[in-house]
This record gives sequence, structure tokens and C-alpha cells, in this order.
Amino acid sequence: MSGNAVIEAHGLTKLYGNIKAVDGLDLSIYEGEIFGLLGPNGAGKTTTILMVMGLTEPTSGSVNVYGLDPMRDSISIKKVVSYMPDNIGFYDYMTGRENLLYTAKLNHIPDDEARQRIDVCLERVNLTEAGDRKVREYSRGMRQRLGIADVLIKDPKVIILDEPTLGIDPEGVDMILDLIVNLSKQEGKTIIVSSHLLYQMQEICDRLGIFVKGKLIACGKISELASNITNRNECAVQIIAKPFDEGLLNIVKSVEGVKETYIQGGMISAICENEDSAVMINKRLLEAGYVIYHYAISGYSLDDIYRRYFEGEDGGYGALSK
Ligand SMILES: Nc1ncnc2c1ncn2[C@@H]1O[C@H](COP(=O)(O)OP(=O)(O)OP(=O)(O)O)[C@@H](O)[C@H]1O
Repeated sequence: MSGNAVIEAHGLTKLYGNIKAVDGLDLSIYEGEIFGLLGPNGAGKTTTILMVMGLTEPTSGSVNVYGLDPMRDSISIKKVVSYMPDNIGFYDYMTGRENLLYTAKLNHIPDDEARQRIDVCLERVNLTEAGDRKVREYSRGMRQRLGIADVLIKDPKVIILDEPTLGIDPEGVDMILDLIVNLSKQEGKTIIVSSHLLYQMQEICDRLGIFVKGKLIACGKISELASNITNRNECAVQIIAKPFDEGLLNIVKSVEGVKETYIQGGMISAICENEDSAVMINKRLLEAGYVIYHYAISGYSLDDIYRRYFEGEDGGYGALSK
């Protein structure tokens, strides 16, 4: 990856008692990219973010943001980095606009300028109308969008978002994802997103890091992550067929060259050694009288990649660690 590293971590480690929340993290995040933090609950994503923000001290190793130490230069860091936690709190008795004005005051933005910025930010998250309503009347999705407006108020260079689309309806999700991409691609902001919503991460992230038990076990573009765990000929097949019974899965599994199968949301995914095996699945299912509603041969989805890194070929992530 070319460009200037905005955030650099070397051997970054955080212990809570005996728990290694973050374990020897080496990571560079580059200007203008959207970097996704993936990993199960307790993997160390939030702790990493807190160390980047200077909100918790590393036990060992180092992290710097624009060359600054977040613990020693926390005021400078907070001028350029905005963080939206997943449980963002607002004053319920104040309006959305008043909450944003309060954030602007905390950031020493003059009132006139703040009011202009607030108008722009509310519009960007589609809350112009609701801006004058008390936050206690907001839905979860509206609060979430107000949270995004809140991080934009100080026009940060780096934006860290924890589950930014949680609780937002599909239309709102598209708007937020578009906004994140625009902030990165048109305004050159560096964005770190932590989320469990793999499909959304796949859509927007330039690079991803997969955390498991405090360790970054894989990092790169989706294509790079996929090529680390596959050979060139492998492909993934997604099938929806009726009846959706045990026989269906057994047929898929029995085809020569099918390496892995799993079921997600009424769909079977199969990892095949090559396209011949994928085509054979289709043939066998038709021969057995199944009605195929959906059949697609594709590259690896982030979901496939995540599973394989996380579960590992021997059932443990260690097998795939770099
Ligand atoms: N203040 C704390 N005191 C003690 N242990 C903590 C503290 N904060 C986090 N931990 C532990 O550190 C580990 C990493 O937690 P962290 O919150 O960073 O994970 P995460 O990847 O953000 O999880 P999630 O996806 O649930 O948000 C967990 O084992 C957690 O229990």
C-alpha cells in the first residue's frame, strides 16, 4: 500500500490483568483509506481504538497518529481524530442541533461557524428536519445518524466509527455507506470502521484487518486475504434450491472437489477446488429433481474469507495466522 501512514502501531500490546486484549499489534493505516476492523466480540478492536485515541495507555509497544503519541499529545490528537463509539450518548432533553452545538463548543468552534457546519452535517445525514426535535424523540437510527453528524462537526482528518450502521434501516444504511465512501474518496479523510456486518464492510473497505484474541491474524485488501487462503482455481458457489432438505446438502457435499459447505440464511455456500466441481453440483441437483432458484459461482465473499481465517482449516485460527 502506498501513501502516507497516518496511524502506525508497533508491537502494540494492552493487558487487563492476565487478559491480553491487544497482543503485539503491527499495523499501518494510510491517508484516505477506509480500513475495516473485523473480529468476534472481545477480539481487541475497541481497545485498539482506545489506544489510538489516547483514551487508554498501552502496556507495551507504541502507536502514533501523524507522528504524535496519543497519550502525550492527546489534545492535538483529538483535534484531528473523531471517534463515534457504538454506544454514543446525547443529552436527551436537548435537540439534535443543540447537542451538535455543544460538541462544537467543546471543540472551541466559534458559534457562527458552528451553526453553518451543523446545517451542513445535519443535511449530510438527512436530519435537517429533525434537527430541532429533542433527542429523546429520536429513533435508534436517528441517534446513530446524529452520531455521524457529531463526528463531522470538527472536520476531522481521521474518523473512527464503531458499528456506524447499527439499527439503521436499509435506506439509511445506503446513505451512511455512501457518506463514508465520499468522505474517504472525495475529501481524503482516513476512516476506520469496526463492524460485524461483513457484507457492508466488503462494500466499502479498501483494506481489512481480522482480529482474533488480541492478535491481528490477517490484514490486506479482500483480494489479498482471499489469495492467502485459496489456490488459484478455487471458487465459491451459492445455491438456493427447493426442497431445502438434508438430501440437498448431502448431494452438494458428495460432489468431488467440494472442500467446504455451510448454510447461511436459506442458502448453501460451497467452496470448490475448481469450476468443474461447481458445475457438477448444479448438474447433480437437477438430476435429483431439485428446483434451483439461485446458483452463482463467484470469488470469495468477505463472509467466506472471515470464516476461513477465523475457523481455520484445522478448526483453529492459528493454522492460518501470518
Ligand atoms: N476495561 C477493561 N477491563 C478489563 N478487561 C477489559 C476491559 N476492556 C476490555 N477488556 C477485555 O479485553 C478484551 C478485548 O476487548 P475489546 O472491547 O477490545 O474487544 P472488541 O473486539 O472491541 O469486542 P466487541 O466486538 O464486543 O466490541 C476482552 O477480553 C475484554 O473483556
